[in-house]
Amino acid sequence: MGDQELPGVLILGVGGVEGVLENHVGLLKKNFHLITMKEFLENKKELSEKIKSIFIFERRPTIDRGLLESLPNLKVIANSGVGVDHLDLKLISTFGVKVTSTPQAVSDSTADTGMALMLASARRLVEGCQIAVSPDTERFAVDWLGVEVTGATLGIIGMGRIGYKVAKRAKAFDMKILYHNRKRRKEEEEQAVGAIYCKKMEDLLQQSDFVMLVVNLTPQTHRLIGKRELELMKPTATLINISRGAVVDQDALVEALQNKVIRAAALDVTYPEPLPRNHSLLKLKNIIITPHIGTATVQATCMMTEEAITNMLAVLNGLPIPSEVCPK
Ligand SMILES: O=C(O)[C@H](O)CO
Repeated sequence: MGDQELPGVLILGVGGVEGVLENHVGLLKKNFHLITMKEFLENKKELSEKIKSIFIFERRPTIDRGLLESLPNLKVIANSGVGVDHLDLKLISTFGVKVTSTPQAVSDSTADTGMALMLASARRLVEGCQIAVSPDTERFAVDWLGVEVTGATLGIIGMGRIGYKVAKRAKAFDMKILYHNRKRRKEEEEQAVGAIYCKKMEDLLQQSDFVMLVVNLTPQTHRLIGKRELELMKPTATLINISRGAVVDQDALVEALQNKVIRAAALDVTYPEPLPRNHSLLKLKNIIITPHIGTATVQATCMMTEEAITNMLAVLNGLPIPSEVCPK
């Protein structure tokens, strides 16, 4: 089949197809005729009917009514990654378009990121690096203590696929694991990682040395952690966020970190991303911020592309869809 006969996929991300890693382009090209947004906008008349799917491979592009109306044969929007808070699922479903995500591909790398942030914050690795290379050698390993992860209590808020993988890893650190989730896990799943269910999030917040946020961003989890929740945490506790920035009230977090209501925070996600350069969070010492790199590994990005391709082909061929996101 010639390239032009393959189903058209509109590629959305920074830099068009050039921004997609080389091996991903290869994988996509085997199955699809790739069309960038630039090409589409330059040649809407010819291309709009050809586009059957949209592949979102990075960042969070807006898919609005105008775009949906201009693609009469669109069947599927395949998102790389598991968070779909950037998509208006209800609007998309009114066009009869399916949305898919890549939960299999992202969970290990995101769980690893959570562990990395917890360890880095506990042992003050970023400050340590700065001191090790500083011209002020007087500061080398002086008066400078972190806290231990081993044996500490970890509270996981959101015990889906990623939260559970975090628990598995934390077990190897002999951590006491508490979790809060809408739905309690099966007893055998709890036992396998030694996790204890906290029906009330407040109980988890009061008892944990490290609180890790692993929830999806939904209206229910928007600003889930605010002033009240931060004040419930131990003054020695650390907040780690690997979900979405808007799950935390950032003004309340700034205040809590300034006033030592909690020890520290480690965030892979903020609101907005990136933070404006004059944002108060960037001025604090007891914080680590990484640029939303939860899934940024060679392996995870390859797997995301593969998973997205499988999803797109399933929709286009009328097969069961491995990772469909339900509109509600
Ligand atoms: O949603 C996800 O899986 C990650 O945040 C990557 O966007």
